[in-house]
Amino acid sequence: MANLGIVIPAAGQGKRMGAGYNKQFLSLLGQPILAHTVRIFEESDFVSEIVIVGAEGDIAVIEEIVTQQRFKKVVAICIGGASRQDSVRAGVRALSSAIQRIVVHDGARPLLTLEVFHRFIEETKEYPAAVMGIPVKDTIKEIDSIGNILATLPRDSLRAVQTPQIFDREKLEEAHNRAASSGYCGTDDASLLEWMGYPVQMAEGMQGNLKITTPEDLLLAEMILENRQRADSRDGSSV
Ligand SMILES: Nc1ccn([C@@H]2O[C@H](COP(=O)(O)OP(=O)(O)OP(=O)(O)O)[C@@H](O)[C@H]2O)c(=O)n1
Ligand SMILES: C[C@](O)(CO)[C@H](O)COP(=O)(O)O
Repeated sequence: MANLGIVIPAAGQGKRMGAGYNKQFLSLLGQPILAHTVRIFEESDFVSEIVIVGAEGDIAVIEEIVTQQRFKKVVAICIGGASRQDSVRAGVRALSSAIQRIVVHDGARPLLTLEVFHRFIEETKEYPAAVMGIPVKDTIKEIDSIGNILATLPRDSLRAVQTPQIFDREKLEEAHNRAASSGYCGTDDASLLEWMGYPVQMAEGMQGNLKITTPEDLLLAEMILENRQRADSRDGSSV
């Protein structure tokens, strides 16, 4: 499968990171987090276009990163919206009409490997929509607004969902447009298709595919990358 279009939402404020600027410009082993993320797709033979979505005030910095890193597949850097959902919708519109299959991947998830990405697109190629997720490790409880526990959810049927998420373009655009006109908000793109009643397939996620959200995540990401680089130089394998 070739000709994938990638939308990378990177227009958040990074409030939980508390850096005072977009966390995706923070250094992860000497390179901006966003550069690590874009490189995964730049290096994939299945990808033909990448769109990065940034906050208005961050566009110049993102352009600089793209130029410095010599990324060739970035066809647009567009301005995002108030929510992640608005940002992804803007990014999808910036892909050329040649793109009929779209992958959405958070700018803040730089640790996905090419190997896992390729396994994901191979495993999900027959599905109009699919996400990756991992089994949850903790017991998950549902609570009410004052902290009373309402239910302990059956863990075997729960997954912590990650990106990448992959979609037929037509379905993704339809779901985003409908959600925008109805005021429906989801925390990921798949939930918009679920809301419309479309099936979404779950595929196996990756333990190390962190979303860098807090300073602790950044430390952990550095450790994982260092460990991966050590393993690569020893025997060519990755964490
Ligand atoms: N309006 C928004 C909000 C988020 N994102 C992107 O969506 C991804 C997941 O969001 P998250 O990790 O929560 O990032 P922030 O919104 O920046 O973090 P916070 O909630 O702590 O401010 C990130 O790559 C973020 O840049 C986006 O493109 N547009
Ligand atoms: C899309 C996502 O990464 C899946 O886990 C997540 O829902 C993004 O949530 P955020 O609050 O925008 O970080």
